[in-house]
Amino acid sequence: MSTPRDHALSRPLWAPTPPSVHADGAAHRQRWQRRTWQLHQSVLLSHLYAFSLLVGYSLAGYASGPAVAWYGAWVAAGMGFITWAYASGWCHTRRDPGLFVVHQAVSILGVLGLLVAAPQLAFQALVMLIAFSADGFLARSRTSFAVTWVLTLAAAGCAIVWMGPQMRMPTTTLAGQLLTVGVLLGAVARCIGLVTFFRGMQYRLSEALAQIENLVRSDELTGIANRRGIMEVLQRHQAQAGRSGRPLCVALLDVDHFKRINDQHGHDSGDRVLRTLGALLTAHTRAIDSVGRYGGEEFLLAMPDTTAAQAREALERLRARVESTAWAGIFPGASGVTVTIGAAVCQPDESVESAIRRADAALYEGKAAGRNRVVLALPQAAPAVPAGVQV
Ligand SMILES: Nc1nc2c(ncn2[C@@H]2O[C@H](COP(=O)(O)OP(=O)(O)OP(=O)(O)O)[C@@H](O)[C@H]2O)c(=O)[nH]1
Repeated sequence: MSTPRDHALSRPLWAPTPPSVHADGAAHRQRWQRRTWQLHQSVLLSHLYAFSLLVGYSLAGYASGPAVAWYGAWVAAGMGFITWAYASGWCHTRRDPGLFVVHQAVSILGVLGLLVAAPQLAFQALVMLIAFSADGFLARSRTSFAVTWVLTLAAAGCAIVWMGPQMRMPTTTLAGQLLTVGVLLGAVARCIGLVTFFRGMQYRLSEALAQIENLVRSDELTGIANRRGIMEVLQRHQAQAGRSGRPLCVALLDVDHFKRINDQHGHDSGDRVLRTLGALLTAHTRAIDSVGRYGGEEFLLAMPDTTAAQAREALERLRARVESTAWAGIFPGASGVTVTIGAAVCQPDESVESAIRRADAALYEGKAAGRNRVVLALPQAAPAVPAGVQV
């Protein structure tokens, strides 16, 4: 079976971008395009800054006016095209390195052209060249990113071999010195700007990830842990109980005749019962206990450090609290809500799944016995000893 990655690799470089595999592809694309546009704006700003410094050099007599004008015209035309490509969304319909090649050509050829026209600014041009290589962050693929740096290093190497002997800083006048400091500061500001941009994105991404992790483990209706969330907590409690040797109790709580509540009072009333139970169980269990919605109208409680006798007492209290809740104030026409609870104390070396199975069996025993009660499962029977084996 071919994966999306295989498909991407087999497509020609200039093929249109395939539709996003994300559930909400449009939102993802919009976010991605907004970030690319912001990054492009910072690139535009740095080109504008570089050009204004060159105008300064020209006014101070370090570069000829026509050379600077040619550089300006080249960069303005290239950047104008790239800005159109981003603003119109055209670039987002193509794969790398399409537009990216244009982008790099504008910067690298522009700076190399400047070297020819104004060799006395070789040092400054080199700094600009290296600073512009940060445009590689606009690349959409690792290959394009790597190509940027290879091209930049090659261009910088050529510039050094070619212009090396003439490379000196124009320090004869204060204006020349200040402009050179401006070039260096511009390069530093560009690096700081990019790092800040990506740190900001990294922060937002990690925040979004935390939200997603939270969503994956919580139940939308009740706000408590969902099955995945409570099972993870239970696994952790069980590992801890295994190390400490302290008893861990697992309880399953099921609403009695919940279907009847839904049928007689509506699904919305059923939902209110579930929400109220989620809040009630959280409020009336210890801080070390964990509560989750195990499924439908069933809740799971993980009660660490709890013996069978303590579990029975605490769960009986919970059951009575549910029964005595003023349900009429929660959904109109309520005549009462009760729950049946089955519990099991996790045996040493017993898996949580096995303890849940025993709690479930106890729950169904409680249902069969008339509901609205707490039933504790008997300890797991020791494995039968095969005939002939001495113990
Ligand atoms: N309102 C609401 N109902 C749900 C939800 N999830 C499951 N249910 C309903 O819960 C009901 C469970 O019914 P049954 O499994 O027959 O259990 P019961 O009526 O509680 O009967 P006993 O457990 O034997 O007392 C079904 O009607 C489901 O549709 C939910 O999120 N909201």
